[in-house]
Amino acid sequence: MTHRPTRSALYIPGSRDRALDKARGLPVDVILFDLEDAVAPDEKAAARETLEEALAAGGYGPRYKVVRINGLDTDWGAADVAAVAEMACDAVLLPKVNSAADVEALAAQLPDVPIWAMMETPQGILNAAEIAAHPRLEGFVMGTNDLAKELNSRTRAAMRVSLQTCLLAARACAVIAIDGVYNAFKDEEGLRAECDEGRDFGFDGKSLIHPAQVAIANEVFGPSEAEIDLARRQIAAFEDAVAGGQGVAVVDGKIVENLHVETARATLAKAEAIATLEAS
Ligand SMILES: CC(C)(COP(=O)(O)OP(=O)(O)OC[C@H]1O[C@@H](n2cnc3c(N)ncnc32)[C@H](O)[C@@H]1OP(=O)(O)O)[C@@H](O)C(=O)NCCC(=O)NCCSC(=O)C[C@H](O)C(=O)O
Ligand SMILES: [Mg+2]
Repeated sequence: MTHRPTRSALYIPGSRDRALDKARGLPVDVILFDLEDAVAPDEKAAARETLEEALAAGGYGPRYKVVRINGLDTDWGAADVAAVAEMACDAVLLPKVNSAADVEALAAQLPDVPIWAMMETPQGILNAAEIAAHPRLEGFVMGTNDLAKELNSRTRAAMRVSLQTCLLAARACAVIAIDGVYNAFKDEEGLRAECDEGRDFGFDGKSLIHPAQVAIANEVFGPSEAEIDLARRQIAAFEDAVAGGQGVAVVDGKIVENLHVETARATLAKAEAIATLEAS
């Protein structure tokens, strides 16, 4: 399945007019409009209205517009759901999802909007497969801050099992998988290293907290020129091999079989989708 590009997913506090406006000009693939943790309790109602107005005003172009609501068990969840039903958004992001029943509870209240799940609780990680399999589920976003708190873990390495469990579940169900945030938003080197690791794991993109992080995520999660060139050469070599009655080609000293060609075609499709997005 080919989704729209999701290399960079920037959280924007729903309460911050200036940030909501700035996002209209940022080269980000996904905007995570936040009504949850980035908004103080006293500002929740005002943030909902501010966000409604910003989305109604538009100007976000082809960016994937996802609204993170407060949990359904909070004082603000019901009003958020009612508001999202009227908002011009592409998906709703439910925090602290523990089970497929949590997704179903939201699905029952919001019939037509695709649902994304924050994966950030131990119970949620253990139930990742059933959550990903919910028919309305379209994306996972890792909540590594909440997860670190819940696990009492001090390093990202300690969260590897959780990250990869969610990735397995996402891949089994063709669900988008976005890695967690990198909190030290002025540390470019650290961000790049964490993006590289997330890309190596197989994530589709990185969730971000500051505009300065967008370019690095877009670069790391988009196919490089070298990857595009290799993909083209693999496809051409394999087609030649097939025409010559062979099932295997060799490129740069490595075998190329049908499955590698599928990956190569996916790389080119992704590069094309990114080029289309960036041209619009
Ligand atoms: C981290 C920040 C508080 C820093 O804000 P600030 O000090 O204002 O940064 P700058 O002065 O460098 O800002 C420069 C300009 O960029 C705009 N800006 C800043 N952040 C954003 C943003 N996220 N989106 C759009 N625009 C942004 C500023 O308005 C400045 O613009 P201008 O004035 O026109 O020059 C701040 O970046 C911030 O609040 N970030 C978001 C924090 C957030 O969303 N947190 C919640 C999500 S993380 C999470 O919950 C993950 C998960 O649940 C888990 O458990 O892990
Ligand atoms: Mg969280």
